[in-house]
Amino acid sequence: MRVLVSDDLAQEGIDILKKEFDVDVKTKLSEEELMEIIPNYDALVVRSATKVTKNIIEKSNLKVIGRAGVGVDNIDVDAATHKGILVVNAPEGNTIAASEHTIALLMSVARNIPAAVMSLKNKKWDRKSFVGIEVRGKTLGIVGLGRIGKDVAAKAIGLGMNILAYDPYIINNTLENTHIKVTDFETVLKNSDFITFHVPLTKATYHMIDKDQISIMKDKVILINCARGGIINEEALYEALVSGKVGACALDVFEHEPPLESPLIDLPNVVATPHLGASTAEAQINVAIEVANDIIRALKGELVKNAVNMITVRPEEYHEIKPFIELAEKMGSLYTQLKNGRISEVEMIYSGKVTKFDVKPITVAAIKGILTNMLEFPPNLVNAYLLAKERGIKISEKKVSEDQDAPGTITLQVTTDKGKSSISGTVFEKDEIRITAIDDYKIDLIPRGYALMSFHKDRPGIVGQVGSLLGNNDINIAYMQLGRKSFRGEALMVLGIDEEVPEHVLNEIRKIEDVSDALFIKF
Ligand SMILES: NC(=O)C1=CN([C@@H]2O[C@H](COP(=O)(O)OP(=O)(O)OC[C@H]3O[C@@H](n4cnc5c(N)ncnc54)[C@H](O)[C@@H]3O)[C@@H](O)[C@H]2O)C=CC1
Ligand SMILES: O=C(O)CCC(=O)C(=O)O
Repeated sequence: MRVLVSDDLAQEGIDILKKEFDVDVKTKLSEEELMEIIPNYDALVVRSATKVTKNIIEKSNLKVIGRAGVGVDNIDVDAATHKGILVVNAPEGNTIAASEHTIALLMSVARNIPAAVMSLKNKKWDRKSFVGIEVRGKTLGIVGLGRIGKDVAAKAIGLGMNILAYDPYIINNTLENTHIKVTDFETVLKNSDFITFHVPLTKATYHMIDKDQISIMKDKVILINCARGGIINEEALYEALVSGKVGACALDVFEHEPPLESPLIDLPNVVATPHLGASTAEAQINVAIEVANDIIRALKGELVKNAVNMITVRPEEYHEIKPFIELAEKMGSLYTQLKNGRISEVEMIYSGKVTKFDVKPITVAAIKGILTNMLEFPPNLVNAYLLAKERGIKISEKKVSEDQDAPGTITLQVTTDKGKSSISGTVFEKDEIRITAIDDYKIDLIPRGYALMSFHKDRPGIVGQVGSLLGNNDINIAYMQLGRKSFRGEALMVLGIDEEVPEHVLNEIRKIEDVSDALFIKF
């Protein structure tokens, strides 16, 4: 397999990749150059310089894109998901580097360090122009209280600052650090002397700081952005810095990088660094190793640690949940081999010991199984959910009887324009998977290899006739299962078989009196 590294990646990561795959390092490629070579690679590794656009993704045969860092805003994740390409990042390796850089910027602005250094280097001994402010006792507003935001808070508390934070996705009482006051956005903006941003760049955070937000901030507030350009509207910021409403600001990131034409960097009250938040020797080694290991896992089909666009399984649950994932996919595949009709709804019903897990990956596996027989290009666990939603299929799941001593059971219930039907399955001891019911028929089917299913009226002779037909065509029967709704009523016969059943044999079976249908199933 071939891996392309298209940004500067620490050698430690490249060495790990080279042990397993052919690795090319080609940096500073234009979109056109990348589009030309990308079809030759199975994996692409980037930092923030390469923009992985929809055009590049559509041209590629990639299985995985790895981001050696946190932010994936330089990757068109939607396009990757659509194409079933897994995106992984390395979210932990540069937390400390980014939070230390934030504190360095905060202190630089508070004490005018960059300007004072420049002044002395220009052979001036000017002490009056660079009188700073102390941070102790001041309020630091933190927008985004994730890994970096929390670490910045801990460091700022060490400096004697008071912390106000805004993050709509965290629950206050889950914070270990009781010195952090989590509040609403407006309260943070109105009451902070310094405000620092640690949110990802998303539709919701793009220009979350604009004229209106700046207008409610304290006069001479100091802003720090070590997260992403685009979070603060640079035009509004420029005006506020010129008017003095914003006293000063420190920027590590810009909406367009490099920002060499930006008027912001020429302002005396702006400290700016060229996206150095993650640029420490330690962080670069950490993220390179973190992403390389996930690329290897992804290309070997193993469980990855840091999936951005796929529901993942907790490593400690992986071995227990794996047979349910396999069973669900087989149930989904069996459904579309047995039934037809326009699917409007899929409901997954879980009971017994499977209910202790987050069952989302199992639901996605069932959807993948269903779609596999419906689409030209087989879906995978990355894009199955999205493809189903795009087809207007409503997906839901529920947990019933949560008795952990009962075997884990899954029921797949599908609603189509022709009605409702269901398939149930169970995982027994030693991870044995079984299909236990199809609609009202109770069966005990091992979903592996091939099966022949025939629907007929329960009467003597049919089993023998089907068996003879298969025998005459040299098709060996491994086992047989019979399910019937009532004595001499509708019945289902399931035959485990060792060879494929050709269409002409199926047609002959269908012609047997009282047989309503016969289907060849591949698991
Ligand atoms: N300057 C640099 O070199 C670096 C920049 N970064 C940037 O820092 C960002 C944060 O990194 P981490 O803390 O590791 O990520 P994280 O995912 O641990 O934390 C992000 C936090 O932002 C919160 N959030 C999301 N939307 C929000 C909104 N609309 N309002 C308020 N909070 C919101 C989330 O709930 C989460 O707690 C990254 O997305 C990346 O863009 C990260 C590393 C280095
Ligand atoms: O790769 C870099 O140096 C930038 C890191 C970064 O911005 C991130 O991890 O989000």
